[in-house]
Amino acid sequence: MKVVFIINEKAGNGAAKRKWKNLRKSLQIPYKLEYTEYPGHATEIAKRYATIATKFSDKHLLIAIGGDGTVHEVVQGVITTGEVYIGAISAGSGNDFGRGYETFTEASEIVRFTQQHSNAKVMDIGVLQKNDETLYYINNAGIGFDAYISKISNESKLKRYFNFFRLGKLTYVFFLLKALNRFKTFSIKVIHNGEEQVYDNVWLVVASNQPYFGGGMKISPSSNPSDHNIELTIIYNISRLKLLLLFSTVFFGKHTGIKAVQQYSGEAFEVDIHGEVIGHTDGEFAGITEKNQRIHFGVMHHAWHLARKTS
Ligand SMILES: Nc1ncnc2c1ncn2[C@@H]1O[C@H](COP(=O)(O)OP(=O)(O)OP(=O)(O)O)[C@@H](O)[C@H]1O
Repeated sequence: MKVVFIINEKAGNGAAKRKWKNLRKSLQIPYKLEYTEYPGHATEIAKRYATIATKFSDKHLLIAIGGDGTVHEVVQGVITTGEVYIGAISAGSGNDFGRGYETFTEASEIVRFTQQHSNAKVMDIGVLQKNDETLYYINNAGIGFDAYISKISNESKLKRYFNFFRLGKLTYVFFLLKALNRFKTFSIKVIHNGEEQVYDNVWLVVASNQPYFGGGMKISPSSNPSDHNIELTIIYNISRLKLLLLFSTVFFGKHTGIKAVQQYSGEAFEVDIHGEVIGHTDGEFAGITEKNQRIHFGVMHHAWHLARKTS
């Protein structure tokens, strides 16, 4: 099995660089090294190796060292490629992937996987379709307040300072407070199993493939990235103050019984968004909806293979 490390040195304000430096000291197997140079590069790198793996029926293990954005990009490059396993070493600011999926921490775990990879797991990937565009998410895709928070956080230099002081987990909370006064709620219609339901004063609608978002908030406690379902969470009709209190309960997954929170589970949802609202997939900007836009949230089964520690 060929091993390739894909490193985003910018992730976690240098955390990826530090982790790689430590890891390579005890790595006694041949490997290739690729550094990402710009957004989207990790997908190109992963695609290149996926093509080689398929053409020569040659198994590859691609290990992403970075945050959620880096793993998101690597997985995009290998969807439905049977010969490729994806592993990750969490080194970002939020690291929700590392909470919802098994990741590697030690070189010995990676070496063991290359010797015996029966522990690999087939994973689903979330699908978001609007107009002719299809986007994929490993963690979640959201429209509304969480996308707005991700956007202002990704654009701000302050994110780097939080990471520098090892306060990456607080980034989301800080920008959540900043976004609270500025964000305008919107209306949606959810169509699921032939039934329609309208929600007004919506803060966010998020489709989850795994439980965590926003750097450790357990927004969708029952989500499982290999159960062939996604969960839709809608937060609506709630004052700013109560929303703030609600978010503090989300860290512990205790928000699900609250009246302002609606959750669905299923394979597919159509959501009509009324308003020009910002969206994200795995915390990366995914466009702004048109005034009346239908979004399809779904799930693709058997989309990629997760490399895990061998027990
Ligand atoms: N050399 C580079 N320069 C600038 N941006 C890069 C480079 N390489 C990758 N990127 C981009 O950096 C973005 C952020 O990376 P990533 O999400 O892995 O780290 P993070 O933001 O620190 O962590 P998290 O998403 O877990 O909060 C990715 O979306 C990726 O496209």
